[in-house]
Amino acid sequence: MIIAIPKEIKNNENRVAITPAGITTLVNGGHQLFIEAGAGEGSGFSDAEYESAGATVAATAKETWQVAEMIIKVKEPLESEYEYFRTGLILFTYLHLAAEPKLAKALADTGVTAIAYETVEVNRTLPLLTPMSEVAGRMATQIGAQFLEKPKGGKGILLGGVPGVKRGKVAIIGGGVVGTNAAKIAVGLGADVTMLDLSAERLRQIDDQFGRDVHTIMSNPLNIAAAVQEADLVIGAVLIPGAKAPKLVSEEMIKSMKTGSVVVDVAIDQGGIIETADTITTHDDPTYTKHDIIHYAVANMPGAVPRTSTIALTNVTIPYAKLIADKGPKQALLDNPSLALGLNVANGKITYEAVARDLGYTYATLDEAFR
Ligand SMILES: NC(=O)C1=CN([C@@H]2O[C@H](COP(=O)(O)OP(=O)(O)OC[C@H]3O[C@@H](n4cnc5c(N)ncnc54)[C@H](O)[C@@H]3O)[C@@H](O)[C@H]2O)C=CC1
Ligand SMILES: CC(=O)C(=O)O
Ligand SMILES: [Mg+2]
Repeated sequence: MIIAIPKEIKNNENRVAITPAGITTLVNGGHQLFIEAGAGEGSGFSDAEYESAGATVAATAKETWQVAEMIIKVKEPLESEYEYFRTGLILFTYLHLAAEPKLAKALADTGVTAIAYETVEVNRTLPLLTPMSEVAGRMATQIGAQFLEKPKGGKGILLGGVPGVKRGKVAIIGGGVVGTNAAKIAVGLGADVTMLDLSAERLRQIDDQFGRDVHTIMSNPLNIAAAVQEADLVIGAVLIPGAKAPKLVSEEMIKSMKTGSVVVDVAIDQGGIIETADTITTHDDPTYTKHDIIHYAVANMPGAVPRTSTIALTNVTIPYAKLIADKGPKQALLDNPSLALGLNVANGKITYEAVARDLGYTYATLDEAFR
């Protein structure tokens, strides 16, 4: 199969969808690889390294998209890339379609076969989301701590406190991969950490993992309101796979927080769980202030630590890319139910149930889409 990797064009998106090692893996599998000139620069991989690994460097985005049977990317295509969509093109990337209705329509209208990293599922885990959630979770606490500093607009507290002065309070809503990783860093900084989740089983695991370092609280509107009101830093880390994120933190709850507190809505890529986090921000201008609370809502947080993130992401994506390339998309999906859950759009139909429901499409099964 002819596989091509474009340069990412989202604001400060310095990740790339393949490493030179990934090129070698796919070339050894008998595939032909193209990569756009400069695509790996932000992650510290030169065109020359890709060429020695077996790739051909394509001069422009247009050439890259046009030569490909399969495009492997990191972030969802932006509007300037929609012109490259065409029937039968395979697109393997993060899509977050429940929060991207225009993109969903463009993919369906043009007949692209779109497989989303974030809905590939193995034993109720999301292996192609996990490494980026690890990165974003760890970053969320670091970023929150930074914006609590006075020169950054925050209330001027140190999360860990010092002897004789209270520690700062961190409320993490959602105890999955992002939440757990945010907690690790927050506990490491010495903060007073509360984690809320809807799953009693998950709260039990958090309790086993962190012991008395993390207060575990059942997620419900009253408990969320109480935790948010007290918190210096709130981290949004809830996910219902594929679906638009539920608005769990209301504007009233945000108003109840003390001036100069910070919210980091990591779930913003699925639409966000904080009612007042209604604008997606960029690494260039990552925050805005509403009701005297600093809001951070960057949808590609790992893009700021691209060296770590590119390697972590491609470690898990390339084996699936190889499967698709080796067998062709239809057979690869039929043979592998985990990968099949990644299929979001095919032959003009929406093939992921939560996406179809949230965007008002009729859901089509894999069989119906490929009939
Ligand atoms: N902004 C960014 O750059 C990035 C964003 N993300 C996003 O972060 C979000 C979280 O991802 P993961 O931690 O990997 O998901 P996960 O599936 O590991 O964890 C989600 C957790 O939310 C819990 N949950 C569901 N409903 C809840 C409710 N009403 N109250 C409290 N908890 C609830 C679940 O029980 C689960 O433990 C996703 O939207 C993901 O796409 C991930 C990486 C980067
Ligand atoms: C998961 C996601 O949205 C990201 O890594 O950018
Ligand atoms: Mg997005």
